[in-house]
Amino acid sequence: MKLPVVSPEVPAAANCRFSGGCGLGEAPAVLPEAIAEKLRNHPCYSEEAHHHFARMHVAVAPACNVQCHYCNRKFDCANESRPGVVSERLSPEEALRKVLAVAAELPQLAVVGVAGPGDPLANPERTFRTLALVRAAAPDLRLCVSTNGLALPDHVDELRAAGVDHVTVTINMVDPEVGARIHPWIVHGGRRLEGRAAAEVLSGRQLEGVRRAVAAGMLVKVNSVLVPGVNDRHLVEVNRAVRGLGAFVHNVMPLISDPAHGTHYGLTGQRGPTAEELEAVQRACEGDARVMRHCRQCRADAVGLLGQDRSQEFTLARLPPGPAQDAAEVRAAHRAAVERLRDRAAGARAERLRAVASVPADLRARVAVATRGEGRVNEHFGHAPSFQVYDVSRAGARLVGLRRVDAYCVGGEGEDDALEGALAALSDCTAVLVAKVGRCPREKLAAAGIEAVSEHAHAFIEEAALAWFARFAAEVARGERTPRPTSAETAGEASCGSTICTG
Ligand SMILES: C[S@@+](CC[C@H](N)C(=O)[O-])C[C@H]1O[C@@H](n2cnc3c(N)ncnc32)[C@H](O)[C@@H]1O
Ligand code: SF4
Ligand code: SF4
Repeated sequence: MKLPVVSPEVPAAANCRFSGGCGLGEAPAVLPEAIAEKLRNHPCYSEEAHHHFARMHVAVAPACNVQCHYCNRKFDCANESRPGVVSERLSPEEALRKVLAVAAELPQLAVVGVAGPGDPLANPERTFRTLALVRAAAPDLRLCVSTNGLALPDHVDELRAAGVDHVTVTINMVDPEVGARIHPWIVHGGRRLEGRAAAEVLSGRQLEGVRRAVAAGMLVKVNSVLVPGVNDRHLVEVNRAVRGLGAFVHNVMPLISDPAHGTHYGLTGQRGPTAEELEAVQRACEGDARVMRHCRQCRADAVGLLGQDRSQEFTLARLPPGPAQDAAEVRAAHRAAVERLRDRAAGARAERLRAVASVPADLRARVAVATRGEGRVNEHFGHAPSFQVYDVSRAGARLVGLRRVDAYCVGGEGEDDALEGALAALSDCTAVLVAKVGRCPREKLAAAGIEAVSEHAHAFIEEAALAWFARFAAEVARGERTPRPTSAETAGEASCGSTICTG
C-alpha cells in the first residue's frame, strides 16, 4: 500500500489559543510539561489539536452494565453521527486490522479509543485485549477509554498498565434523586439495582473511579449529558465535585433525543437543550475550570478528524486483505510539521492581534464558521452539517460552541426548512464565514441581519475572524453598523434550529 505523503501545508495550528478545551497555545507555559505533552495531539482534550489530529473509535464493547434513558444501541444508520451508533461490531483482532489500515491512510491519526457501543469496562476482556494488540503494533498511538464509570474503580491499575492515559467518565449527577431520573437501572456485583439505590451506587463508583484515575496520573475528562428540567441546574454541582477530584476537563453535551431512536426520553418527548441553554450551563460550569465546547458527539466507530467522519470508508469489507502497513514514520512527520507550524503561528497571531489592538475593549461580535476541519474556513454554507460559533473581540476568537443544522444544499423538498433551521440556529450571529455561499441564501441571511462572508475562504479561522472583525469595528466606529447582542446577552430570546434540539 502506498503511504500518504505529509503535506508541508499542514494548517497553522497555533492560530489558536481559543479558550475551552485546553487553549493549547498557552498550555506549555501554564501546565506541567507532562500534561501539555498528553494534550498536544489529543483532538478531544485540546480544542486546538482537534483541527489537526484524528481519532478513531473501535467498536469492540457491545454490552453495558448501566441503562440510560437516552441510549439505544440497536438503532443504526450509516449517515447518523451520534453516540452508541455503529455499523459493525469488531473482535479485538478485527479492531487491530482496522487500526492499522486507518493508520496507514491517515497521517493525522493520533488516538485510538474504545467508546462502546456499550461500555468498555463492562466488556473488560475484549477491551483490554484490543488495547494490548494496538499498543504492541502501534505504540505511538494514544489509547483512550470512555466509560460510565461503574466498573472504573476496579480497572484503574489495569488501564494504566495497558498504557491508557486518557479516560472519559460520563457523570450526569451526584444526587441520586436526579440520577434515578436518568439511569433506571444498573447491574453491579451480579445484581440488578433500580431507581435511587442504583443511582447511589453508580454515583459513588463514578466519583471513586475519577479519584483513582487521577491519582494514577491519567487525564480525566468528564462528560455530562444536559437534560433540560432534569439535571440542568444540577450540573454545576457535578462540575464542582469532579473538579475537586482533579478531573481535567468537563464536557457538557446536549441530550440528543428523537422518538425514532426508541429511547425512553425520545418516546416520552423529553427534549434536548437549546443552544442558549447549553451555553448557559457551560458558562456556569466554566469559572476557572476547562470546559470542552468542540465535542461532536461521535459514533462509537467514528474515524477521522472531529466533524469529518470517515467510518464508512473503513468497514471490514473495505479493509485490505493482507496485513496493513503501520505508517508510524508518516505520523511522526505529521506531528513534527504541526509542531513547526505551531511555533510559526504563535508569532503570526501576535501580529493579527496587533491589527485589532485599537478596537474598543468592550466591542465584541459573534460569528459562525463553516469548516470541514484543519482550522480553516473551508466549507460551503449549504453543505455544512454544523457551524462553529466564536465570540470575537480584540482579545481574539473564542469558541462558544457548535450548532448542528440540516445541510440545506442537498436537494429535495426539505431545502427551505433546512435554510430556515440554519437561520434560526445562527440568529445571534453577526456574520457567517464560509468558503462559498449562493445568492439566495446570502440574501436571506442578510435579511436576517447575518452577513455572509466568503472573502476569507480557506484562511485559518482566527485569521479570518479577526480580519472580518477589524472591518466590522471600523463600520461600527463610523456609525454604519450596530453591534448585535449575543444569545447569552439576550438570554433565551433566540430560538434554536439545531437538529439535536427538539425545543
Ligand atoms: C455511547 S457512550 C459509550 C461509553 C459509555 N458507555 C458511557 O456512557 O460513557 C458515549 C457517550 O455518549 C453519550 N450519549 C449516549 N447517548 C446519548 C444521547 N442520546 N444524547 C447525548 N449523549 C449521549 C453518553 O452519555 C456517553 O457520554
Ligand atoms: S452507559 Fe453508555 S452505553 Fe450504557 S446505556 Fe448509558 S450511554 Fe449507553
Ligand atoms: S464524542 Fe466528543 S469527546 Fe468523544 S471522540 Fe467525539 S469529539 Fe471527542
